[in-house]
Amino acid sequence: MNNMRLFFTFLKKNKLLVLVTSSLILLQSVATLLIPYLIAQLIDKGILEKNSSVVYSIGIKMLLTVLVGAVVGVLGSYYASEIASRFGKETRKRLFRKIQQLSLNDTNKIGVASLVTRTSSDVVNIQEVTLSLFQMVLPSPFMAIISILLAYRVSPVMTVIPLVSILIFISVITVIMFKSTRLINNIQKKMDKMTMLVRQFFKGVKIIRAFDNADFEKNKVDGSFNDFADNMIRINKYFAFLTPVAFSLNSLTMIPIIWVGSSLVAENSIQVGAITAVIGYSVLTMSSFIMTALIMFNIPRAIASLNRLQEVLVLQPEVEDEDHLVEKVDFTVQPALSFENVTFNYQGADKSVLEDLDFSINTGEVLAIVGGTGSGKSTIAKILLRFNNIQAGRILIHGTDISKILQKDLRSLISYVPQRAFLFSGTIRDNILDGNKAATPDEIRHAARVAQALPFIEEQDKKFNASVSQGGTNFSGGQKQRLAIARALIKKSHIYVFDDSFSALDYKTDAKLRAALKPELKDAVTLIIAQRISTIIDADKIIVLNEGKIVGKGTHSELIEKNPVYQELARSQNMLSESEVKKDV
Ligand SMILES: Nc1ncnc2c1ncn2[C@@H]1O[C@H](COP(=O)(O)OP(=O)(O)OP(=O)(O)O)[C@@H](O)[C@H]1O
Repeated sequence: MNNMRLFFTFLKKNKLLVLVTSSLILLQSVATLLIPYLIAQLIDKGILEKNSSVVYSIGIKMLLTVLVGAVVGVLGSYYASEIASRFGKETRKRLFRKIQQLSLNDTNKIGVASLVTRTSSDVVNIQEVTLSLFQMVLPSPFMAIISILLAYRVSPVMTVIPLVSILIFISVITVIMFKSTRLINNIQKKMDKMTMLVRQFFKGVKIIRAFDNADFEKNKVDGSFNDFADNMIRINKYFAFLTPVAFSLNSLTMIPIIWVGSSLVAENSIQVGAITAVIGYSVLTMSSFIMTALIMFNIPRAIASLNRLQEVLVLQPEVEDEDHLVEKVDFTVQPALSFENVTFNYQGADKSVLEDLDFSINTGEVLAIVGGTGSGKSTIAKILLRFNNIQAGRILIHGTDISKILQKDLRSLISYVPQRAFLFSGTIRDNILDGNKAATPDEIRHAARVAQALPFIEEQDKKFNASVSQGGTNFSGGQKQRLAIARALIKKSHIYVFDDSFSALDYKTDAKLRAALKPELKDAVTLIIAQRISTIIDADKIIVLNEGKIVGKGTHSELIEKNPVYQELARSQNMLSESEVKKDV
């Protein structure tokens, strides 16, 4: 029942709409139930007694009943779809807000593909069932019970016949549901796998083609399509019985009713109208059961979908704001940024990625972090932005512990250029403005100039209005990096973090960019993460990282003189002259 909480909370929140919709739909059922009763009256009191005024007045009543039934039916359906749409809208918003609070680790637990399926297809499943619940399932037991009671009033003996049919039908449904529930529960999981493989195929299409792996990958994707289709076919094989069984039972019920009914009429135990009434009520009962049975297949699927949504909504984000501890940052305090004995490991990893990091930097200084691949450089940027919580130590901005600053406020102090420059679909202007929506055209131009992006922007036909495709695939790696740098520069911050952001630039552009950045960032802290020593040669402080530990601190000349790891790095990049090598020995 816990998994239904999401749904019941929604219904409770919208109780007025739910009440109005249910009343309208039940009213429509009452109108439907009145028709067999009126037909029986018409036959017995009007036609058989040849009373035309009764025929006329019952005819009018039937017409009015049908009209009222149609009007409330349309209104009921309209409000039922309003409920379903509202559920979709509100649930998607809740999911989206929740996903935004989650760290990368949290989202990785479920997987991006699965999150996409959950926000799209799982919500649609529940919406569809919600609509059917109101339109078919809700009136069904009401119609069935009232029909049986009304039929019983007309002829208790004949009521046994539709009751037997109902029992047979319920047994068939139970067997089918029993056999297919496991398969139905698998649908969404198989859909996740399909989405994940298709996404991966399209994202990695260049690599797949370059390595001539298209057939292998295509088989994998095809396999998931086949698996999904097989599952659906097996489910449909069971459900294929349902409709023919229901319709046959419906027809078969008529035969004994007419047979038994005719004998009773012959014995004068009942009137002819009673037979039509019992037939009418049996048809109504069976049709409401058929309707319910038809959506039965969707109910376990929707419950599985509800489970999947609930799973995301109850996730406890790894990083949460501690509202009661929020502190104001005093920007006059120095150092501007310090790491005090910081240790960090990713959730689930058995080894620390960063160990006992200790360094600080003042406003106006440039701190560079170098190290081999996997040494933990990018992780430093991630924990500074609080994408993850550290396990030990403190990170301070102007003396304030970042865990005591609201995440939103913390991130407003930092301009970040990630390792993989990501652009959004739109225009060049839109992408730069993402850093600061209030920036003026002059500021946009200035940021682009400092980021060395202006020359290639000017070459575009539409200049700043040139379109950027999803992920920025119509720009080169170096161009994307420069646009991402312009986006970071236009946001006026206290700390600028460049995570390997110059790696795709040629040496000349790299040097020009660093020269242009110097005066721009003189009142801020600059953190440059790099592999290339030429990029960080002028930094005020350099930290050398090896397997998550600081193995050297100093300026370029200090490190090149005495730090073996730095020397090795410099040597591998032909940045170590013979004379310096001698000092090393
Ligand atoms: N989300 C994650 N979950 C678990 N481990 C991770 C995660 N991200 C990175 N790691 C691990 O942490 C270590 C440091 O990664 P990080 O990206 O910080 O290295 P890096 O020095 O920036 O490397 P590169 O120069 O290659 O980008 C690596 O061993 C990596 O496998």
